[in-house]
Amino acid sequence: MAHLAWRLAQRWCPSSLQVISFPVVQLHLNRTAMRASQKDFENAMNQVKLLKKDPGNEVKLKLYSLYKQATEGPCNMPKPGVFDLINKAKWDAWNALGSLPKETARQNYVDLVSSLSSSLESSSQVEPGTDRKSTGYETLMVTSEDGITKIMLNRPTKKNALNVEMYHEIMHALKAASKDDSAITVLTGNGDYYSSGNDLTNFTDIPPGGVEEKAKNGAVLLREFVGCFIDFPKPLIASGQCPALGHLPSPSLGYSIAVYASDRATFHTPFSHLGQSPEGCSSYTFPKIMSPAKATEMLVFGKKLTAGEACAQGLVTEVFPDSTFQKEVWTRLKAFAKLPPNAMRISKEIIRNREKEKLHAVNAEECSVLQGRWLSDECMNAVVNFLSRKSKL
Ligand SMILES: CCCCC/C=C/C(=O)SCCNC(=O)CCNC(=O)[C@H](O)C(C)(C)COP(=O)(O)OP(=O)(O)OC[C@H]1O[C@@H](n2cnc3c(N)ncnc32)[C@H](O)[C@@H]1OP(=O)(O)O
Repeated sequence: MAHLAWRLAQRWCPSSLQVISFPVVQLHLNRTAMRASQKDFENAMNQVKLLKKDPGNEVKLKLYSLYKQATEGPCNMPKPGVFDLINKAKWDAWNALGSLPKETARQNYVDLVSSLSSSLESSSQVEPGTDRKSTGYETLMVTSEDGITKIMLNRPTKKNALNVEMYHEIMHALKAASKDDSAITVLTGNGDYYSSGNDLTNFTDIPPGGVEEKAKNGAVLLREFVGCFIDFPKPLIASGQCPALGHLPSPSLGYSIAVYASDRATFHTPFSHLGQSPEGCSSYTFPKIMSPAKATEMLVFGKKLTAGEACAQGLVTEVFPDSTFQKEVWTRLKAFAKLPPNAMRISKEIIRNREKEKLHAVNAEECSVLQGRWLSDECMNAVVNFLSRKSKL
């Protein structure tokens, strides 16, 4: 069924499985339909082409719907099937405008583009462009100072969801950190989410080999990604001031020397909600750390834990008040970084090495099970519901 859904989506709209793109909005321009504000409307469309930053799918849908309303009037298309994700989202957006007059839609389009141009221009000034350039990463900010390499997930507008590029960049940053001069490595997130887990749009970019190839590639990527955490030789600390969702918490919690959380943080592994199954070796490490019964609540029923609960269960090392979190954590980290690095590395090795082989085997098994899950109706429906904005966690 899931295969069918993807195939149907591909057949009906070959471009629909990519992000909604500006050209879709512009190519459908019906110039004859424009009257009074034609010049403004045309200018606005040109401005859209010049935007330097992607305004997000929600805004693109709004632009699309206003454009269609302005040029064609109320929605006159048959409703696409539920699995035709992108066309369905576009139809919903257009249809939601009801009988809005063409002139009003045209004006709203012009206003939206104008507000967009100014807000994206000003926000681009505070984007961490310099950091990105100086580190060479697009999705991370990596700094090294005082014996500490800090890897910060840096897609705050997407709640630090892990797109394919971020998976690769984290692996690269971990490999570099394992060889640099630092004594310890810290993993953290920029913005109000430590991470929202796997970027669910990863599921929409289908390669020529179809959905089976996509699932296979995903399993290979995940196995390699988790493998990097298993093999990471230095002390690794996860420092989370905000909610953490999905699988990033699993590897980082399972293999970190320490997890520091603010009292605002939460920990959530909603695998079943998404039709998926545990990964990051959590099926093995969580029952050992927490107890099988508590791990079942978290991994099977998707129970969200507060930082205090996670600490009581042994998943978190220490919880700090949100207001003093950074100060307290960094005081500790700086002190740890002054300890003899080789002693720390060897101590970590002796703690972890006994488990290494087992962890790699668990990782392989979890990825293979997940490969099957990604082809299931349950997973497909969950992704469809999120992408069509019907559900959030
Ligand atoms: C290699 C494959 C590994 C597979 C194994 C991995 C498993 C997992 O990771 S399971 C966890 C997957 N994550 C989710 O299901 C989270 C989905 N996101 C949400 O439920 C919500 O976004 C939220 C609760 C995290 C935050 O809600 P809210 O504060 O209301 O913020 P928005 O929903 O408006 O989010 C802002 C912006 O970010 C986009 N976004 C957030 N999370 C994801 C995500 N996981 N994937 C893709 N996109 C995400 C969201 O769509 C918004 O985008 P725009 O509309 O373009 O602004």
